[in-house]
Amino acid sequence: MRPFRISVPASSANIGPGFDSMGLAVNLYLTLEVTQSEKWEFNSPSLTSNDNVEEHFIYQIAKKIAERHHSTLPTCKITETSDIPLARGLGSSASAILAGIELANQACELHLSAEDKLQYGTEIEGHPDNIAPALFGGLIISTLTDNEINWLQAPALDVDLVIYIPDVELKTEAARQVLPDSYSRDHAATASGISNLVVAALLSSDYKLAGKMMEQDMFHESYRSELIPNYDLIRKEAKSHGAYGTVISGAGPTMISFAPKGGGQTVAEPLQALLPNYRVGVLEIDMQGLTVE
Ligand SMILES: Nc1ncnc2c1ncn2[C@@H]1O[C@H](COP(=O)(O)OP(=O)(O)OP(=O)(O)O)[C@@H](O)[C@H]1O
Ligand SMILES: N[C@@H](CCO)C(=O)O
Repeated sequence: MRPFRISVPASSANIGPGFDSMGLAVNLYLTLEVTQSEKWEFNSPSLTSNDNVEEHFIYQIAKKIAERHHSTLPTCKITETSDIPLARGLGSSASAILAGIELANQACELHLSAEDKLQYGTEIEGHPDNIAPALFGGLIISTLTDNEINWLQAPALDVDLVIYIPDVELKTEAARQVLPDSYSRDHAATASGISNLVVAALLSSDYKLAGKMMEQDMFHESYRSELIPNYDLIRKEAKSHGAYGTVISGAGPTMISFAPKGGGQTVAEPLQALLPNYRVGVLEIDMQGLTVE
């Protein structure tokens, strides 16, 4: 086996009303450096020296995918590095799942297609909104119907992204528990109208309208806002410094603003001063998705 390096970007799902169906790849990365070795070695920020490799989430995914293809992982030495914070709404689980799928793909020479990886990743994650952009890059609108995933990569967006990462975690599972099980027809019709308009506005480069409608989501934001520290403050202050719109990133607690191209720092600097315990920064959209070298 030749040594290889897997790189997977982080992602921000939902973009307001695109609940479970819209997401954007961003330039924070999980990487795995892999070489064949006499025995298993997994150097990872999430494993201590006493932990067994078999407990590692990425190893478990890779093993499952290899077994699904009647194959066995060769013993490897893996070094993981990541600047994607865990359980903060930046798709860490989707990036780790894809890294595991690609690890099995490369190490066992499974020759998986991109659609196979999307299908497997979505089965594990439950929805394609982080998996699809982390795999393909850019802004992806995707939907899972009858076990079939249809998706579209939008043309590049001309915006800066500003993210506000608090120093607390929020597990997706907990943030899904506060959501209603169902919505009335009226509610769903208005909510999907808002979502349709966000997509149409983004595709038309009408970022002002997109930002306005992003902030009117009716699928998840209002139910989750109490779980998100400084929710109202961040939205208000970001807008006053020029952001088009600010929403919860994925299931939170990170929030993300769309800002005019070149105007990200104008939003980020005063917000960082206001929120000293946060990591506030300007990110770019990653257009490549998962890569292997
Ligand atoms: N690199 C990794 N190594 C091991 N486990 C990981 C890794 N990345 C994510 N995980 C697991 O996934 C969990 C976080 O997943 P969760 O879905 O709650 O949040 P997220 O994916 O970061 O955010 P969101 O889905 O809202 O964008 C972590 O607590 C950890 O169990
Ligand atoms: N669409 C998902 C993203 C996080 O996995 C949610 O909001 O729960």
